[in-house]
Amino acid sequence: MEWGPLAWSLLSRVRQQSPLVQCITNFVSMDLMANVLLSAGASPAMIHSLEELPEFTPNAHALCINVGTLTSHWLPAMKAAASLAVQHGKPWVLDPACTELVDLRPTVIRGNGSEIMALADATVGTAKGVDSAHNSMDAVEAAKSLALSSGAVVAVTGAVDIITDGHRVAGAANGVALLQKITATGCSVTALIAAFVAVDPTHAFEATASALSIFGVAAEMGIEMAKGPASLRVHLIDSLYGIDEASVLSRVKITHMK
Ligand SMILES: Nc1ncnc2c1ncn2[C@@H]1O[C@H](COP(=O)(O)OP(=O)(O)O)[C@@H](O)[C@H]1O
Ligand SMILES: Cc1ncsc1CCOP(=O)(O)O
Ligand SMILES: [Mg+2]
Repeated sequence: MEWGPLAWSLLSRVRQQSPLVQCITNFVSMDLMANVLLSAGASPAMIHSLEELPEFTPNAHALCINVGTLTSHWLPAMKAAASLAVQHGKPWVLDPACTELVDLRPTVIRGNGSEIMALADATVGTAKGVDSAHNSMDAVEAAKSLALSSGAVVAVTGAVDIITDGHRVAGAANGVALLQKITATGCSVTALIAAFVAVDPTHAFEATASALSIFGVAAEMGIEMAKGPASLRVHLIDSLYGIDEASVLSRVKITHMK
């Protein structure tokens, strides 16, 4: 498969169609998540009130649920929105923490190595706050078994992002280590996956790999102008907004691992 042209065509569709992506996320990540979606051409809406969901969620093109700081009074809204998305045939993407939501048939689950291993019930070492104590490669088998048990495409982020549907495994090697020093980059790339899946819901594996790779390419372009995490955050958004076909074709590094 030619990943570069595929990733470019999906980004172009996001830019043309501007999918409405509903996000239910923590306060830390709302700002970066909305800005990443806008700069990619999607239309973000941070909507979590239970009253608004019946009208809003059926009209969104995708839903992104992030359980970074799980507050019990938000869980009913997360569950209701996920159920509405499934009922109305809308793809939804989960940034994990709780198995209850995995049962609600997400299209994609994205987490770091530790999160995916915990979800897959594999042996987990010491947790490190919201950051990963595990390399993404440690989580390949856990990701495959989670994909098979949940029916979702599972993505594990890290130096190499792993994407699997339980049968196929791809690795996306774009990105820069300094992304880990900006809070909410993981949450934001999850929302970008939702935008890509919104424009091609029947190819969630390809859309997920493309979104992860494009986000990494934007970071690689951004770091050429950045002095540290704060300016990388700015240049990441600018690069995602301005990225062109030649950059995508020359920089996308996705390989099939199995
Ligand atoms: N060592 C690394 N080198 C390059 N990119 C990385 C590295 N670690 C994480 N990333 C990228 O940073 C983004 C956030 O991933 P990650 O830090 O794993 O998520 P989280 O914030 O949920 O722990 C992803 O796009 C991922 O590809
Ligand atoms: C700092 C922090 N604390 C709770 S959620 C959160 C944001 C984490 O975002 P990411 O995992 O994408 O860096
Ligand atoms: Mg992080």
